[in-house]
Amino acid sequence: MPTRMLIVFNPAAGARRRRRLLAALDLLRGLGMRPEIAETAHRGHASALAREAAASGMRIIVAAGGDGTIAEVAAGMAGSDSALGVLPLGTANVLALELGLPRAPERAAAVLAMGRTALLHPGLARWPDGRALLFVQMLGAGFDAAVVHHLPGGLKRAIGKGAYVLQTLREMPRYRFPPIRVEADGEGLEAASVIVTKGRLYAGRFLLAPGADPREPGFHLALFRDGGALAALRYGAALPLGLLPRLPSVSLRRVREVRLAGEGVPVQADGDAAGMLPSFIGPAPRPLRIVVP
Ligand SMILES: Nc1ncnc2c1ncn2[C@@H]1O[C@H](COP(=O)(O)OP(=O)(O)OP(=O)(O)O)[C@@H](O)[C@H]1O
Repeated sequence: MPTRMLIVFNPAAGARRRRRLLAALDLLRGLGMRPEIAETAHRGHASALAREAAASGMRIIVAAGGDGTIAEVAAGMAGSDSALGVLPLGTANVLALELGLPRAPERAAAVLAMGRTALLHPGLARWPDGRALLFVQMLGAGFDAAVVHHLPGGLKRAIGKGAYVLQTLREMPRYRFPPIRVEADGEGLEAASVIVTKGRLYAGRFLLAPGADPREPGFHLALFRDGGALAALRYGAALPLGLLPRLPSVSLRRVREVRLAGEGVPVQADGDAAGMLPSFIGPAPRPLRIVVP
């Protein structure tokens, strides 16, 4: 009997991705799979769709979108025996790059049909009001989160990754860089901006944390010591050159859990706005299986 698979498609991820989705569907059928499709109608919907599918025993639940969609699907299927698949149709698709998951529909379909899996160890951010949010790639507090919070959705759909560059330039003169108090595995630190990452890469193919791997438990914590527009410009210029981890004002360490606090500091998780500090970041209760090449 052909393997059933639910594809949770976020039509708001990336731009003009429906054609790639349809191509992948045809290819999956050709490979003997039985893909069903469910389209998200709003933020958070992917979690509900994945939860339902996992409860009905769906073998593979595929996130067709970007990192935000993957995180929502992963949150919905948490604790189940379903495996997470990915059709990278988002803007940055950092987790897909991290794991070598192909973007081309024929190769992505072949990977899903093979069904080889690895363990993925997501992170979980918690807020004092009881809110919790699972993330698969990274969480940022400070400047990069301010960029994400103020990014016009229309701009991202129109010009993709360039929208982040434009919004970064807009944000530089106006973000106030309030200090962030960091408690990393119990050690007290301070920074102007923070990224807690599962993976090596950031904002696409750019190197942030050599040695990090989302298939391993724990996080890499990147602390950006300097605030202000000039420092943000320096960090922004070093990123595409692969030099960010080597800057003297950037420190990197492995951590198991992180507590972040600060007045008026925004948070982003997997590239989507995720409220404000304070927040506590630790491992999700269970790893999940993700389909990999
Ligand atoms: N129907 C919808 N309309 C508007 N937003 C949606 C809809 N369905 C899902 N979303 C939201 O779209 C947001 C962006 O999705 P996602 O992160 O997958 O794409 P992306 O930002 O283009 O990719 P990446 O994160 O890889 O850059 C998520 O926060 C998700 O909750």
